[in-house]
Amino acid sequence: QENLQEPRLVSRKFLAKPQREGVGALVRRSIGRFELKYFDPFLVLDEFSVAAPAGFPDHPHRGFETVTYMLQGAVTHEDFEGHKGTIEAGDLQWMTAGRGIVHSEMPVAQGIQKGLQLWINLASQHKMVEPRYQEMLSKDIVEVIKDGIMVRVIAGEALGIKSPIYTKTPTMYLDFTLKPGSHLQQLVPKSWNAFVYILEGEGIFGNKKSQPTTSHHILLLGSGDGLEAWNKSSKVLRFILVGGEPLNEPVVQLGPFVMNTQEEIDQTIDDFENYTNGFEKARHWKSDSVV
Ligand SMILES: Nc1ccc(F)c(C(=O)c2c[nH]c3ncc(Cl)cc23)c1F
Ligand SMILES: [Fe+3]
Repeated sequence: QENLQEPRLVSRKFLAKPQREGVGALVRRSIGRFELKYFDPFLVLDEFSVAAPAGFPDHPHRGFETVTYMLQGAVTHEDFEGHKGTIEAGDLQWMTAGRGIVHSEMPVAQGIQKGLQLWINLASQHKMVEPRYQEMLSKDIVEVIKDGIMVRVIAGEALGIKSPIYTKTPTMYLDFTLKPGSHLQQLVPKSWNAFVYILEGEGIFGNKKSQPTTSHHILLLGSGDGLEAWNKSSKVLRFILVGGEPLNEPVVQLGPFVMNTQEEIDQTIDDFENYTNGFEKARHWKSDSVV
């Protein structure tokens, strides 16, 4: 446990409400909604829930990374290179789309599949890198338990444990579960933008006199050296703490294409329509999910 010199206070707070996305899927979008279009380097945070036959059929990405973290059920992803895999509850997929990916992300079993998808922007010099995946099975994600706090270290470092995930844009992604009565102090690099997204229960963040916050809320954290949180309720509190180094670059976004200038977006549309500069394999590819 750290002793924070200057705990970050909550600067903004939003309730993420369900909206339609994909084909028949629902997402609670916290970052990426009109009041919070961009929280540098984060473009989107979706808490998704989807049941077959709904899902996210064939779609492209260019210029950023997606981090899919399954909370319940499973999603099968399949891309135009022939990569195919299933992300089960507790598993994680870190996809660097770079110059271009076309893939589908569809629920596997019956029933509601839930998870989080975070979109992390890439610096201009990395936007056209070759696509790559880093997948972590639930059993490989390091969990640390201390003083009533359990943390799953997805990216970055907590309680002395470092994740093996290599993030192009320096990022921390920690999944905390606090037992009733526990108190957390977690360092966050001072220059990074950081937020909390609550998944379960209610917690007090930043100022210990503030009102508890409940699930589906995002809390943007102001300046300081870390996060302080308390669970003063009788139930378990679960939330993610995500931080990233701001890129401080212009963002021009058209849905799943995120570049730095309008010309680069025009070029991206041209590449996607003419199957060039990384979209070559999209010409003859359709996922199995396309009926
Ligand atoms: N229409 C559209 C356009 C572009 C997209 F990238 C997507 C898309 O794939 C998703 C957007 N939120 C998500 N949450 C979780 C998962 Cl598994 C997928 C998505 C999509 F649906
Ligand atoms: Fe996708």
